[in-house]
Amino acid sequence: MDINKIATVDFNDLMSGDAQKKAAFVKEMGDSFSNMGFVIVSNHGVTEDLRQELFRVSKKYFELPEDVKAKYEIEGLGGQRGHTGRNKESAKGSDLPDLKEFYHVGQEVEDNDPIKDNYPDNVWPEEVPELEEISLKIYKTFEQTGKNLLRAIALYLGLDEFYFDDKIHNGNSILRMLHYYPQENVDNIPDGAIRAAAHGDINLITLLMGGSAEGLQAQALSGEWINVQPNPNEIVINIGDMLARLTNNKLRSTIHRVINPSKENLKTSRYSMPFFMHPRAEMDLTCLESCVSDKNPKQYTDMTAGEFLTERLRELGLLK
Ligand SMILES: O=C(O)CCC(=O)C(=O)O
Ligand SMILES: [Fe+2]
Repeated sequence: MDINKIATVDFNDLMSGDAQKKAAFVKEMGDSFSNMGFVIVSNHGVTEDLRQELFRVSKKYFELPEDVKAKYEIEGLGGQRGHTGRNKESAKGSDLPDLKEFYHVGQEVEDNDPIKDNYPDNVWPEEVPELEEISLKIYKTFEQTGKNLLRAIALYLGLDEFYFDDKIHNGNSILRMLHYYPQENVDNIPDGAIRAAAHGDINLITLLMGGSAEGLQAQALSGEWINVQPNPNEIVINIGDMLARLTNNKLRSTIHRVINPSKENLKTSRYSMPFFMHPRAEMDLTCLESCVSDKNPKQYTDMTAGEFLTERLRELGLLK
């Protein structure tokens, strides 16, 4: 097995009902998460039509004038809903802003779960009314795909298959529509600033719907930067810091980044769509006993997902 390689797995193998195919999926996915922290998934449930629709509305939204988008940047939400403008987010430990802007869609609770009161309302742009229906459709699809992937992860960890189910029910997940905006004058870019500086994701797992251009790289155990290049009909899954904590780094939350293209291509946009799968705030992230041993002593303090998220949003400069 090449530990610097990101495996591609077929989601149909997990869902087929064939025990052997399912076991092979679990093993291949889990090993790739242990080594690279990433896996590429085909047949993930989002249709090609829906994917194209989402990119179309995302483009329509980001082409709105800056002062219109600024209406959807709402003070006090820590960037958790609606618009976050250019130069706002920098990676943990970096003081250079990323060359991006984004729009966040959060959980819409549909049952009587009182957790509803803990979540801010979504913000919808009146100029692009179709964004609501399309982004919520993708949100629900990714939530379902993510739930099934977490069942496979639970099996890989030797847990009950449904270990994560109640922890992610009405979880605090976020769909991010990302726009790496064109740089008309590359001389204006602060020295060293890139589209997305090296970072780990905060959440349990991230489901990423393809960038419209190359640029995503993940850092292998060897330190080498590996290009992450899914086909347009595949999604990229990576482990976030919450799952690394829970598993005491058995599953890797791999540092990744989006590098700048050539000077000429910097004049064009890049679009991508990560779905950050979060649990409910009360989920306990204490390292699993099965992941702690004399050889691999416990590496994290005990925290809930909510406490950890607050800490990280402060470090990112999104919460004051
Ligand atoms: O745009 C991409 O391809 C990756 C984005 C990313 O890593 C993030 O937003 O956390
Ligand atoms: Fe990321």
